Parts: sequence; structure tokens; C-alpha cells
Amino acid sequence: MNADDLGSPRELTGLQRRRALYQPELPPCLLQGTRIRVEFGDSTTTIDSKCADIVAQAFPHIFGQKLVRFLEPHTDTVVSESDAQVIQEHPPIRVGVVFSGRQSPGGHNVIWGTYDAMKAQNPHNVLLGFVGGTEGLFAKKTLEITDDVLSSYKNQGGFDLLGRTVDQIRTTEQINAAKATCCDLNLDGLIIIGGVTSNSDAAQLAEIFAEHNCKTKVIGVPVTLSGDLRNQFVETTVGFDTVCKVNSQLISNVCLDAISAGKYYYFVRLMGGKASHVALECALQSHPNMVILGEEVAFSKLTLKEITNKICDGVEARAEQGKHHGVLVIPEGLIESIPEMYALIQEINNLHSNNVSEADIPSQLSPWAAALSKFLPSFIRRELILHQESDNSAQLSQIDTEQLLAHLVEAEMNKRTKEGKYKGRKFSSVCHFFGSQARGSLPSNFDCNYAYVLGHICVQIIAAGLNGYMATVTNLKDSTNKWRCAAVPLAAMMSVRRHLRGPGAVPIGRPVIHPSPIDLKAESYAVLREKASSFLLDDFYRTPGGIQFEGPGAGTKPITLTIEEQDYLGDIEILQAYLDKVRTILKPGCSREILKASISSIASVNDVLKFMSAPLNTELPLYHFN
Ligand SMILES: O=P(O)(O)OC[C@H]1O[C@](O)(CO)[C@@H](O)[C@@H]1O
Repeated sequence: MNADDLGSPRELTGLQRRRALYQPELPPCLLQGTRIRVEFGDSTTTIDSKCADIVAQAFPHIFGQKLVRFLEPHTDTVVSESDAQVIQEHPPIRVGVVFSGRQSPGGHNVIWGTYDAMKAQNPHNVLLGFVGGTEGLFAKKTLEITDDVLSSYKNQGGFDLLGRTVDQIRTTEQINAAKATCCDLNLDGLIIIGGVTSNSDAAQLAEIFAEHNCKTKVIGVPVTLSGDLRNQFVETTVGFDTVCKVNSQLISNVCLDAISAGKYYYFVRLMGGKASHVALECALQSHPNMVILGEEVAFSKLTLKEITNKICDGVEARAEQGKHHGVLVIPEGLIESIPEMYALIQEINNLHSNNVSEADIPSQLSPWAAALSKFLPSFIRRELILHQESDNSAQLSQIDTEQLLAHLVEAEMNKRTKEGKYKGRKFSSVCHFFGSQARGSLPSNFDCNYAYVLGHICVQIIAAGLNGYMATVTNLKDSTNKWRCAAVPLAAMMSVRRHLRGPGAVPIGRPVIHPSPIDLKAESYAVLREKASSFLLDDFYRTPGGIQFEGPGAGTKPITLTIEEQDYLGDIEILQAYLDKVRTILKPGCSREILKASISSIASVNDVLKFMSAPLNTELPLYHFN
């Protein structure tokens, strides 16, 4: 398909046709047609108050704007007239929409939701899609969105209605081109669909448009499979749910294949950017034998050697049980989390930033980095020096970290065999990278609904005359009729990285929206750690199956989204693991009564989790045994 074919009607399969008939659900405030109450809340600063001044300086026009909620016209909330308004008049508007970030399932529904909301407000409204992503925006290449154009893209995967190119609207040239397009097309709004990079660029564009009195309001929409655009305002991103479900199915298929033949170790790397949200979620859903998250490696400063040994120890422990197969899951961002690899990648990035060519990079590395690079297999050396991403970082999807680990583990297992330490069968590996397989999937109902609702919110933001905002929905763990619709200033999500912690910390770089890492204190991570030894040894594989679009399985939500709310004591698996751990600590002969008493003294779910993640020799903190 070339660029001219984008947006053409296409032939759909039976399943696609059925999916196209699915009507996404809307929360009550958006069902009111054109009568929506816009409520202004507190003025914002930034999520990191320490860099509020820097963000305010960089974004003087869009910094400090108020939080906005969209409500049904009559609610019990009492707010003063100046804090709320119901917009009644809807003169015709013109809006442009661009796929800026990487493909993510559900993206098409943002456009569909925007279109439906615009036509409901005024049938004369015009929605223009930029063909070929940001390059289409710069070149003013548009396609008017109509019912016909949308018909074969509703609830479908991919971004092929419009296509995408670079996730960058940043250089002076690009910003000027975007401004010229918006002015020439007389746009009232520009909707930018993407992740952290695209939404940071949206903020920059909004600031410049405001400074130059350009009437176009710039709105960002959180769409990325990585799920790393999350903070106190954003619970998850469009596409994360689908991608985790598809990857979990693929991993569980691999697990069943592994246990059936009993001869291979599968090394699976998952797409998901720098953060490990996709890997954590998929591990919780499919229970592979081992999962190594980037955040835990960075926190414990584990070296490549230590990670290799950890995997080899797992292989040995399994061999002692007669198991010569297994599945290891890693995130693509793992490579950057390993301290020495991070340092090497930083050196390479700096050389790229100084316009050193790929061919010259190896000769310009410091002696230390050159030595590390020499130790690595040649395929990794080649991949590490590839040209950078638009945010000046390494191209994680192109670095075969799973193959690097498989290579190092094999060498270490051979060494252990030679030394007589390992007596099991010869280690054999098969590597996979699950990226576009999941990214191109038909979106789940959750992503279809979420994206469609966000599209509607964009239109409300433009109608309210807001610039430099992100469309957001909260309370996503609940049913759609309890979702809360809002607009959050993009500047409120920005921060600046610092070199060191503490008072001497020096801010580096410009303010942007940073990807959020996994919170190692979160309950979802505690659950993963608590299950780690059972995952490793018990082949406790779980088969979630394919995405369910209809029937009872269709409503399932991502585990990490709902986990905070779960009643762990009702979770048999966790309680069983807890009991096993208590038994190992109790003195032999401890009576059932004491055990029972200790369990009934559990103060809260958190106490159990804290206890479960503590080392085995920990004194029991809450329970007293004789
Ligand atoms: O397929 P591409 O364009 O190389 O993009 C890959 C990158 O995009 C993402 O899917 C989203 O940023 C990353 O997880 C991945 O590294």
C-alpha cells in the first residue's frame, strides 16, 4: 500500500465486519449531546514541584492553567457560576487530527469519537486527517473524514486510515510548517495522537501557537502501547490493554509449547519502550518462569554478568527437578537499565548528537566503552550504534537483548558444565521479539471505548476554547458509565531530569513529559515478586487465550489497573503462598491454633504483601509465635 491508498475503503473479514458494528460506550456526561457542563478546578503547577519554575519559564502561556472536568449539566456539585459553564452555542469549527506516535490499537477510534462528537455539535463541522502523520501535517496533506472514510476503520487495528511517519514536531522548521498548515486550513483545533514524545511536542506547539496568537487549540491524546504515559492524571494509555492481552496469549502459547517438548528455553523480549509496564502486566497474566524488569535491574544495579548468573541459577534449579525447558520474559528497555550498558549507550548517544557517523562511532568510544563493546557479540555492537529515535535515545526495538542474554547464558551453562557444576542436559534456546504482532491487533473493547471517549473529550476541549491540554479519563477500572472525563494542562505533566539527588541536583535537558517507570512499591509488583519462586519452579503457566470481543470474557480489564482495588485475602493463590511461607518460618511442631491465630491477626492486605516480599529469614513483624 502506498501513501495514496491510505484511508481507502478496504475489504474486511467477517470478524472485522462484526467489530466495525461494535458501538463504543460513552459515559453519561457525553451522552447529553451538546449540553455538557464544563467545570474549572484548581490551577495546576507540575507533577514535580521542584521544577515548576523551569516549566513555567519554558511554557509561560500554557503553564498554570486550571484542571477541567466535563459533567452532566445538572449535578449535585455546587460550584460558583464563574467556575462552571454549559456551552450552548456551537458555531461550525474545523479540526485537524494527526497520528504522531507509534501505532497502537484503538487509535482509529480517537478519530471516530472526534468525528461523531463534532457532527453532533454542528453538522457543518469539518474534521481533516493528516495523511502520512506529521509529514502530512507539515506538507498540508489532508483527507476529510466522512462516514464513508471511517466505515472500514471503526474498531480496527493499525493506523492505516492516515498512516504515520516521524513522532516529532520539534525543530523550528517543523513547528513553522505545522503553524502554516493550521493557519492556512483555518483550524480551530489540532489533535495530536501519541505517547510521551508526541504529547511533549503538543505542549511546545500549544505554547508557540499561544505566543503567536494562532487561533488553533492544540490537544494531546494519550495513545501508546507502552502504557508509560501514566501519572496522577492519566491512568493508562490507549492500546496498552490490547497489547498486553495479545502478548500474554503469545507468551502462554510459548509456555505450553515449551512444557510439551521439554527441551527449549524461550527468551521473549516485549516491545514497550523504556519502562516495563507491558512485561509486568503480561507476566501477571501468563506466569512465565522468569521475568526480569528494567526497573528492578536499575534499582539493584545488576550487571550483565549478574543477570546472566541469575538466569543460569534458575536453569540449574529447574534441571535439578528434571526440567530442561522454560520461558523468560524481558522488556525491550532492559538493555538500558543495566548500568554498564546504560553508560555505553549514553556514550553512543552523545557521539550521535555530535553528528559522528555510525561507521566512526566505534573508533571514538572511550577505552572503557570500547572494551565493553568488544566483549559484546557483533550483532549487538551493530544494533547499539544504529541512528537514534526522535527523542535522541537508542532504538530499543532494534536491539536483540533476548539474543544477547541467550548467548551469554549458553556460554555460562557450557562453562558450568565443563567445571562439573552443572550436570543437566545441554542448554538450548529459542528467541522471540513480540512487537508489531501485538501492536497491529484488533483493539479490545476497553481500548475501543477508551479511544472513542477521548475523541469526544477533544471536541469538548476545543469547544471550551482550551489550548495545551490533554484529554483524559479516570476511574477506568469501573464500568464506562462511571468514567470521569477531564482535560489536564499538558504543562502540569512536565518535569526536568536531574543529575544527582538532593539539594545539589542539577536539572538537565528541557522540560518534557517523561515515561513513568514501574513503581517497585506498587502492589502489582509485590504480587509478581511473591509468585517468583512458584513461577520459576512450578510451571504455573496461565492461559488467558485470545482477546474476547463478546460474551463474558469481553469485559476483563488490565490486571495492573485493578490490582490496587483487589481483595487479596480473597485470592486463594496468594493466601496459599502466604501460608507456605509462614510454615517455613514456624518452628517445627507449631500447633495449628498458633497458625490460625497468626492468620486472624493479619491487619491488612498490605501487611500480607509486605511480609510476602520480605526475605525468608525476616522476623515475623505482626504475628507472635511461641
Ligand atoms: O516500529 P518502530 O517504529 O521502530 O517503533 C518501535 C518503538 O515504538 C514503540 O512501540 C512505542 O514507542 C516502542 O516500544 C518501540 O521501541
